[in-house]
Amino acid sequence: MRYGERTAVDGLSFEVESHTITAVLGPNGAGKTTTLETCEGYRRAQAGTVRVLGLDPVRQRHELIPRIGVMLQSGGGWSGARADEMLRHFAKLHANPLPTDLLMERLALHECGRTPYRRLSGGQQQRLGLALALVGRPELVFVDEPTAGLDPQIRRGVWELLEELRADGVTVVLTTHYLEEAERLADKVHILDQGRLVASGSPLELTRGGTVATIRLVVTQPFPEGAPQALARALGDSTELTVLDALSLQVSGPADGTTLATVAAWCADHDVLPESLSLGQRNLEDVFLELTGREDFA
Ligand SMILES: Nc1ncnc2c1ncn2[C@@H]1O[C@H](COP(=O)(O)OP(=O)(O)OP(=O)(O)O)[C@@H](O)[C@H]1O
Repeated sequence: MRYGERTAVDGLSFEVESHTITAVLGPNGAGKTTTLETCEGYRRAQAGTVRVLGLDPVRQRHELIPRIGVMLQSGGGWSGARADEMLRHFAKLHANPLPTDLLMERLALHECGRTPYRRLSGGQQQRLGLALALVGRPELVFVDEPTAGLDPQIRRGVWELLEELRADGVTVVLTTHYLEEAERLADKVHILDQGRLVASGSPLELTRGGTVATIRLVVTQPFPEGAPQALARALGDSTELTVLDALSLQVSGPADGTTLATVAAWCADHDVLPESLSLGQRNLEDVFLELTGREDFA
């Protein structure tokens, strides 16, 4: 997919299994929305082949539309229409819609049902967008950043809803910048960078593979001046040191004895008394940053 001279999606190839949740991840501008919009039939792929439920999303759009749900990244509402009106209207466009009251309740929208779209908060617009995508009982739902800007409690409610949909046999394709969301929900993750696929696998497959681990050190007294910098020099370029606060730091790098020995020797040299030293496996965020570069992550 190109926009003028800019290539937004380049040779990307992946399949989504039915009844699973797939997360498409990537830094800003990686091509996630373009990919989803191409699958949804909003954009025509300039090269390659796209099939969704076996259908061409542009040429067979009329057959595909009743079978999929789409939640756009933002917008899509009529500014003067009330939330409950919009949902009821969308429900009437479908043969066998979900009960709208139930959806309003599940997405904590019942309190703002009579509020016009333009007066809904960002989080309420977000949840209404999800309700509109789900009301037609889609077989496959595309959700672009479903929990962006939602508070933690409501985010968990949305996670539970997406898990229930999967249990009911719905296929979910989502994009997110919350890596713990992908780690918790997704059966399969595809990581894009600059329009290309850089990794695919289950969260477990992606986090298990590498040799990178994280050492967290908590100390009893604030670090002596210059001590963290001295540790960073001693560890060298293959590790990354982050000072978390006055009493704790984190080292990401090769999970080997040399790294641990360097940290221990540094403690002895600088009279640093550890309160705890823990070694953890990397999580999806570590993998994502390794693959796409820390400075790009937003
Ligand atoms: N309508 C457009 N016209 C021109 N360029 C566009 C258009 N839409 C997207 N792009 C460009 O294509 C690239 C991919 O954008 P896309 O929105 O697909 O990325 P994304 O991964 O969804 O980003 P984000 O995480 O910020 O939502 C970016 O460089 C973007 O600037």
